[in-house]
Formats: sequence, structure tokens, C-alpha cells
Amino acid sequence: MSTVSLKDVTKVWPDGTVAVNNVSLDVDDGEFLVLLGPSGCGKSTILRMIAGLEDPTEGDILLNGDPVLELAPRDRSIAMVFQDFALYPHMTVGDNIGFPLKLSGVEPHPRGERVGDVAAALGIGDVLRRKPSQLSGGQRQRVAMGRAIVRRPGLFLMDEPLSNLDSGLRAELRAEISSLTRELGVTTMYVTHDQAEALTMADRVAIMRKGVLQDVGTPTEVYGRPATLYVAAFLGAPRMNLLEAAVYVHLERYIELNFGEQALYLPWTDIRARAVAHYHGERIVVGMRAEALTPVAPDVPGDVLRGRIRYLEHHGHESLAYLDIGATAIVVDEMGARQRDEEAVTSSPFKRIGGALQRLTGRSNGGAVQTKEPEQTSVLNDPGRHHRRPAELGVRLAPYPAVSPGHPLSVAVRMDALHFFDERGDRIDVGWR
Ligand SMILES: Nc1ncnc2c1ncn2[C@@H]1O[C@H](COP(=O)(O)OP(=O)(O)OP(=O)(O)O)[C@@H](O)[C@H]1O
Repeated sequence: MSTVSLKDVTKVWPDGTVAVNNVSLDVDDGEFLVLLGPSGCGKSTILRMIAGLEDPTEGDILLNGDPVLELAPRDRSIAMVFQDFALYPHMTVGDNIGFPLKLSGVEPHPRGERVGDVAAALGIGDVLRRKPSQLSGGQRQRVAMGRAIVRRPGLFLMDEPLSNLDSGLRAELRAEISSLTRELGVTTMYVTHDQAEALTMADRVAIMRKGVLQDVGTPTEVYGRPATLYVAAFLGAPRMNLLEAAVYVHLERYIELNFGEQALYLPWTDIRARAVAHYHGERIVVGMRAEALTPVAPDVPGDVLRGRIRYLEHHGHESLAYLDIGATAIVVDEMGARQRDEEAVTSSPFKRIGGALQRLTGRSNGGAVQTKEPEQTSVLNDPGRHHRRPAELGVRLAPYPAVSPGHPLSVAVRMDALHFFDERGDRIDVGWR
């Protein structure tokens, strides 16, 4: 049993690369915590520092409340499972699993019994005499797991343990690892760049970007209330639609979210309206997941966006339509987002309403609404981390729908499912979670 605490941990490599930047994180006893983020964001470095394979440049690491930086890796009661399984090729499966027990001086008889129990629990009892080269990928991963659990460690560290396996096997082992670690009650930190793995396996997910911790919460929390634009864009398939909107407050009535050629109206009674109202006269980012969008008949009134289908993607169980709605999308870079040969948006669609913006701002100056000073770093003008391009609103349709590119489509928007982010990419909210 173990708890883990990272206190303001930073790791700078000798070449100046900041792999981990001031990360603080607590993992509870028995918890399954997933570190999620794209390649190079510092996930493995965090695991390696906890295991004692690397030292932090700054900060402290505590296991069960005690600082461990002075302890050698073998004294930390930690077992680590790697992506490449790291099995000893010349040893049999049984000897691989039993190796940690042999190292710690356990006699052959109890050792054989423990190995047999662990192998049976993992469904590899019948291959104990084989060498790793005679196993399938899934069996090899089970051997690596067996070798990790045989010592009954207090803490499991798993670094992308499934990434070398095909997708069917990954899903199977995902479920096995989840139930095994929970049965054993072992605290587990699991690194992956695969959001499906993170959301299905984790008690809590910690999302990283470029060494910085972006958000920590249960899968429901980080998916349902992403703390930053980055987390919003990273989680979910299809990706969340992120549209630039100009905010206009129509006092005590509604807030207009103007996307350029069309608008949505947030009622003043919406609990988030006052928070969004602070951005009167500014641009924000409005997030809508495909599940917040429902195709409707063309003449349906209400909270509706209208566009033309640019292209369709057929996924078997559903199709996705991407609509041109005359809006601008914010694309978060460096996460392998779907890139298309689009021309970047070079001029703001809000220029033409700049005059109205001025007038509205002037009119509200004496009222309750204050406009904020523009931030220095803005996701709306941030080359290298975000870019703007013509929006293609992703909408779910039935499989193989009777529409084709060029067709008009109207989409009802669930206003209570909108997400709002400010210019820095932080969630605009009323503060509850
Ligand atoms: N020994 C090293 N020396 C210098 N830089 C390193 C070293 N190890 C890792 N890095 C750099 O530190 C950063 C974080 O690497 P890390 O392996 O922790 O990322 P990761 O999120 O685990 O990525 P991946 O999923 O690809 O393993 C990267 O920029 C990487 O290039």
C-alpha cells in the first residue's frame, strides 16, 4: 500500500530541456492514476523520478509521506512495467516471473508456488517453460505484469505497457490490468498517450502538456469540465469543436455569441451568463462536442447553427459530417490533431462588426459590465501552440446518411453543454466542479 506525493517537482536535462515543470500531484492509496499527454510531455520522466532512475532538479517526492530521494530504487517497494516488456530472453517464463523473488533471496519452493499462482491469475500458467520469443505480444505483456506483481509491491509504475500491442488485445489487457490492480489494491501510476486508455482505466487522470500539469480529475470531470482549452481539445473523439466567438452583452436579456456569419444566444438566466458577460466586446473560444449537436429540419427555430457539409467520414456505427458554418476554429497544435490542407484564416471575421463592437462597448461603460484588459498571451494569436482556420463543425449523423458534401444541414445546439474558454485558454466558469 502506498501514497505518492510530488511537491513542486522540476526536471531540467543537462541540455536545458525542461521535461517536467513544477508539478505537484498526490496519488491516494490504492488509486489508479493515469498520466496522459502527447509524446515528449514529461510523463515517463515523472515515473522514472518516482522509481529513482532519475533525480529531480528541484522539488521533493514522498512515498507514504516520507521523502524518498535519498533511497535507492530497490528500497522504494516499486515495480515498473515498460512498453518493451524488458523480459530476459534466455530465461523461461517461470524464471522471468520469479526473478525478483530470487534476487531477494526467496527459496525455490515457495518461489515456484508464488510464480504458479501469479501465472494462473494472469492466464499464462500453461506457458511457464517457454522462452519469451515463443510467446505472443499479449502473453509477453502478461509475463511482464507477473514479474511486477510477484513481489507484491506497494506501487506499480506502468509506462505505456500496451502500446506495442494491436488494438483488440489492448482493449482486452486494459480491462485485465484495471481489474488486477484493483483486486490487489496496489496504488498504480500508468502512463499513456491514448485517451481511451486513460478514460476507461483511471480513477483519476492527470493531463500534461510540455512538462506542465494541465488538469487532474476523474474521467467524468476532465471530460465534462476540461480546465483548459488544451484538455478540451485533447480529450474526446471526435475532437471538441472549438470556435472563436465575439461576445456581446444585451443586458438582462441574453449574451450574443457571434461566430462571424451566425450567432447563438446564451440566456441571461443561464448560470454561466454573468461569467461570460465579463468578456463583452472581446473574443472567447466556445467549445461544443458532437454530442451537443443534433441535426434538425431546416425550419426549426431556436439555438441552431446552419451550414453546408464540406465532407463526410463514415465510421461504420456512425458518420461524421463536417460543416462549413462561416466561423473560425481554434486548433490546438502539437497533439497530432487532424490536419487538413486548409488555408489558415488570415483576416478576422469580426472586422466587419468592429464598429458595432465599439458602440456596444461604449454603451455599456456606465453599466455593470466591465471589459477586461487584453491578455498578453492569447490563444487567438499564438503561433506555434494554436492556429486559426475556417471551422468545420463536426456533427454526428446516422451511419451512411442520405446526404452528401454540399448539402445544407441545420444543427440544434445544447446551450447547457457549451464550454467557454478565455483568451489564455483557461475555462470560463462559475467556479464549481
Ligand atoms: N536523457 C535525456 N536527456 C535529455 N532529454 C531527455 C532525456 N530523456 C527525455 N528527454 C526529453 O525530455 C522530455 C520529456 O521526455 P519524456 O520521455 O518524459 O516524455 P513522455 O511524455 O514520456 O514521451 P513518450 O510518450 O514519447 O515516452 C522530452 O523533450 C525528451 O526529449
